[in-house]
Order: sequence, then C-alpha cells, then structure tokens
Amino acid sequence: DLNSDKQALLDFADAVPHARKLNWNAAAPVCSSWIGVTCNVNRSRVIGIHLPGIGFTGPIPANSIGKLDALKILSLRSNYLNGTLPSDITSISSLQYVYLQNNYFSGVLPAFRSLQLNALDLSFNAFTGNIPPGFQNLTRLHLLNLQNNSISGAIPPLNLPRLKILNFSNNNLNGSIPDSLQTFPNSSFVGNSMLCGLPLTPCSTVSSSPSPSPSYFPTISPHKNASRKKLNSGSIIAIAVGGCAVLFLLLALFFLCCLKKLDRQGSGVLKGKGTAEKPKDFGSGVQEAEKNKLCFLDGSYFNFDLEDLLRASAEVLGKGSYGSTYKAILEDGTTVVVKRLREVAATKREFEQQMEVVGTIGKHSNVVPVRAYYYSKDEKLVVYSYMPAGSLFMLLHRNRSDGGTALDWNSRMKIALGTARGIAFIHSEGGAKFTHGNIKSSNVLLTQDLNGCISDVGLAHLINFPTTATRTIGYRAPEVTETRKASQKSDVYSFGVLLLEMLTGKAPLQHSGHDDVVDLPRWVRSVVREEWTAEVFDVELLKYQDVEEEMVQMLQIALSCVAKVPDSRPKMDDVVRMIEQIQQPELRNRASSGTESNVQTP
Ligand SMILES: Nc1ncnc2c1ncn2[C@@H]1O[C@H](COP(=O)(O)OP(=O)(O)OP(=O)(O)O)[C@@H](O)[C@H]1O
Repeated sequence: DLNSDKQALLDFADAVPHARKLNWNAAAPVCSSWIGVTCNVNRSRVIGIHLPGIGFTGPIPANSIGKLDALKILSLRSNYLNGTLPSDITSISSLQYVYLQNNYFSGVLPAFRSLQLNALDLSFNAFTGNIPPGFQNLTRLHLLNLQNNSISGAIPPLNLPRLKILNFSNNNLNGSIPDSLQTFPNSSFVGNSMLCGLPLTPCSTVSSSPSPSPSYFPTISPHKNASRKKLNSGSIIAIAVGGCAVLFLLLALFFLCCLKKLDRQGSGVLKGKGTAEKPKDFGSGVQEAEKNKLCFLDGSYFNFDLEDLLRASAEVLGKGSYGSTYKAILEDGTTVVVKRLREVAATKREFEQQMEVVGTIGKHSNVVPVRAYYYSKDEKLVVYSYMPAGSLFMLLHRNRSDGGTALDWNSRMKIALGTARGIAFIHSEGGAKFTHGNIKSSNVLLTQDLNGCISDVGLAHLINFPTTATRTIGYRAPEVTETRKASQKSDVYSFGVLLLEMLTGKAPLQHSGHDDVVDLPRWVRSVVREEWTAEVFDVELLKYQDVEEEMVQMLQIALSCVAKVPDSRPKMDDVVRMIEQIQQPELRNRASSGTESNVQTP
C-alpha cells in the first residue's frame, strides 16, 4: 500500500547520499508533494519515480526501491549510482519504463522480469556479462539501449516485434548479428570489434584475404581478427588509452575554439536572427567533465539530461535582455525552452540558491515553471516548459499586425488577473524583498486556455542590470532608472504599464510599424486629464457592449499602479483584490440572466 511505498522511498533516500535536497517529508502527502514521485489515479500506490540528475551516489540497497511493486516508471538516470542492481528491482513485474543510463552500475547485466517492459535504457554504465536470452520474452520492448557498457558474448537471436530503437554499440560483443536484428542501422552495433554481419561487415567476406583460411573463423571478419591477434591485451589498453587522450585533447581544443568564437560574437551561437536557423549546438561551452550535471527542479515531469539537450534541434525564439532563448525539441519529442544567460553576476552557490527559490515559486499556476538549470564557468542555462500559445506581446501586437484577431475583453481580464496573481505569489513566497524585476508583455506567456503565466522569475537577481534593452525601458519605474534596483513597488509599476498596454493596445516602446508610445503612463495621463474619454482605449475593445465600466475600473487600477511616488502604489495583493472585484467575465452571463446578480469571486 501507499504507506509501505512511502517507507521504501524513505529507506532509499536515507541510504543513498544525494547532492540535491529532496523534499520527502514523512509528514507531507507523498502523491501531491514529494518531488519526483508519481502515484496512480486514486493515490493508493507509487507508480513512477523520476529522479534524474539528483546526485545520488553509491549503490541502491535491496529492500528499498525494489519494494515498490506497483512501479511502472523508474528513472534514476544521470546520477552517480554504482554497484549491482538489486534483484528485487529487476523482479518488479509492473515495470514499463526503466531509465538508468549515465550511472556507474556494474556486475552482470541483469534480466528484467517484467513482461510489461516498454523501454530499457542501461547505457553508459559498466555492466558486464552476456545479453540474457530472457530478453526475448520482453515482447513489448520498443527501446533497448545497452550502449557503452562492457557486455560480451554473442547477441542472442532476439525477435522483438515492437523494437524500434536498439543500441548495443561500444561493448565487447562478438559473433554474428542475428538476422532478426539486421534491419537496425550500423550505429546500433558499432564499437564492438569482434562483431560482424549486416549492417556491419559481412562475416563471410573473407575471399580477399589469402590467409588465415576463412574456415577457421566462420563468424568473425578475418581482417579485423588478424590484426587483433597480433596485439596482446596490454598494447590494446595502451592504444585505447592513448587514443582516448588524443580524442579528449581534440575535443577540448574544439570546445575552446567554439568558446572563443562565442565570446567574440557577444552572445549566442547563431550569427543571424530569426526562427529559420537551426543551431545544432547551443551548449558548446559545456565542458566534457561537467556534462550530466543538469539540475532538475521538479524531476517528476521531464526525462532528459544535458546530452539530450545538446543533441536536440533548436531554434532561436529571440534575444532578450538576459541572453538568447531557444526552443529545443528533444529526441523523444519533448519541447522545452532554453535560456542561455549572459553576464551572470552570481556565483554558483548564489545561482543554485536562487533556483531553489524559483523552484518553489514555479509551482503556482500563474508562473512559468523552471524545469532545470545548468551552471558552469562558461555556460549558464535555464530550462523552461515550452508555452505553445506564445506571449501576451504577440497576442496583443504581432498577431494583429499579421492580420490575426485581437484579444477580446474577457480574455484580457483573465490574463490580467492571472498575471497579477502570479506576481503577488512571487512577492509573498520569495520573501519580503523578492522581486521579479522584468515584468513586461513578452514575459507573460499563455496557456491554451489563456491563463497568463509570468516568466523569467528570479533572473533579474542573477544578471547585471540591463541598461540597453529598449523593450524593458518602457516598463521601468522612474525611481529604478536612478537606483538601478528593482523593488516590489517597481514591479507594481511595471504591472501597471502592462495593464495600460492591454487597455490601450499600444506597446510601451519604440518599435517601427507599431502604434507604440515611449512613455505609456504619461500619454494615458495626459489624455485622461483632458477629458475622461474612450480615446485611450484600444479601438478593438470598443466593439464590445457593456464593458466600458469595467474598462474604466481597470484603467483606474492601472493608473494607481503607475503612480510616480512608489509609496502611493498599491501592493500586489491589493491589485489582485481590486481586479477580482471588477465583475468576473465568466460570471457576467449568469449575472445578466438575473439568477445571480452582483456575484463576486472571493
Ligand atoms: N517558455 C517559453 N515558451 C514559449 N515562448 C517563450 C518562452 N520563454 C520565452 N519565450 C518567447 O521567446 C522570445 C524571447 O524571449 P526572451 O525572454 O529571450 O526575450 P524577451 O522576453 O523579449 O526579453 P527578456 O530577456 O528581457 O525577458 C519572446 O517572444 C518570449 O515570449
């Protein structure tokens, strides 16, 4: 039951040291609050563990994870786990997905009992022994990755109907590749010097070699074999070590060159702009030795590591004040957004601490969650969920100039309230002095149902004060220009500008081809002073009936936020309350039908 699952997890966490803290508090509910743990629908059993890159070190003890006998997904990849895999884990009969790659597991490659197994990834470990013939029973397997271990012997004649991805490369396998596996590419088998047959060199192509007689070596390429026989194991090791050293040096040189080039370019690997380009390598500054250290803030969702990220195809979304932003599509189809930060002023410790805070704040439904981050001397990356519906900036301005439909009033109200709630949460959870520091419409991202989510939380604290970003200047409170320090009150000012932007349809920046205003609060104030008219409002909004009063109320809230004197501005909590008090759009229909008039949400 859930209690024994909980105990098994606690036993695991107690026994296995880990670099990153787990919030596995015995008193807190496992299914809703424990990082990296997924339960079944009725919350009676643990069915998934996703804990990649937590820094687990040492062996997994028996009677810990192995006791989770309803477990379907086990992901402990990219840790420092070693020793043999306890047999109670390999015996769990419910397992469907096992991701244990990039660890230091050793011992004989175990057979997995679960006939439900869909994916088994044990690559980049130190497993030895043969491929168990029992793998033939795993008829549901679609992925089998055993690359970069020390597995030896012949490949058993596996015939797995669903197998799509197979990788046995870089092991010590020998003999001929079974017919049933010959449809897989070369890359599935390379790096096994004693292995032959399609798609590698055919085992029987021996006629060109006069001696030794091919009949002595019926299944092994004589060419490879002959050269191998002359070397003793000592010289093979020497050559391998030498080869690796040269390769490592070359790689290091290559990375250095890339870095130098990057520095010269200022930021980003891309030379141009736009979305059509496909950079292959936005992580070229990542040092070989520091790979795999992608730190996850919520391991329960994603299953990838730094290598996957570096391999992903990426496209530039834009260059912001903090650096370049990429959309990356991982090999398994997961889409994430990677921010490559420049001019980070924080030390590694400060960066980590900030990310911990950001991790807590990211749990709010109006904040774009940070999924993972990476910090090295040369490269700082922050990984976010991809928000396919785009930003408020796009919906308000770009969409329209591209002939798209304008956002209606109800949607604007909903986005305004959501964003205000997100900012209020940032102010309350991050501590009394915690600020966002860069509130603007391109940092309000939307879900499909137009829930406004605030992005880039915590980044302003890590980066040197951006002075040049024109898109930011229009949102900046007057005092910040002098003090160069954001405060919660300056966030309120920026939010006020954002509200004015939604009300007027004008962007607070100079942008050719758009109806923009450099100082939006000043412009609105001057119009309002002349006469309280509909002139300030976006013409698109004037199409809607019976919303003028709400628009005027919102305008008042916005103007109170952009008060010149910081102390005259409301607190973010108050702003939320004020917006809530304007009749809720979703309640308007019911209210006007007379059944529930004057309804206000709490
Ligand atoms: N998680 C995300 N999902 C989808 N689009 C995103 C995501 N994060 C950022 N974007 C979009 O990518 C583009 C570039 O973002 P970026 O944050 O680099 O620039 P910015 O918002 O203009 O400036 P700043 O760096 O000051 O926030 C923006 O249009 C932004 O809306």
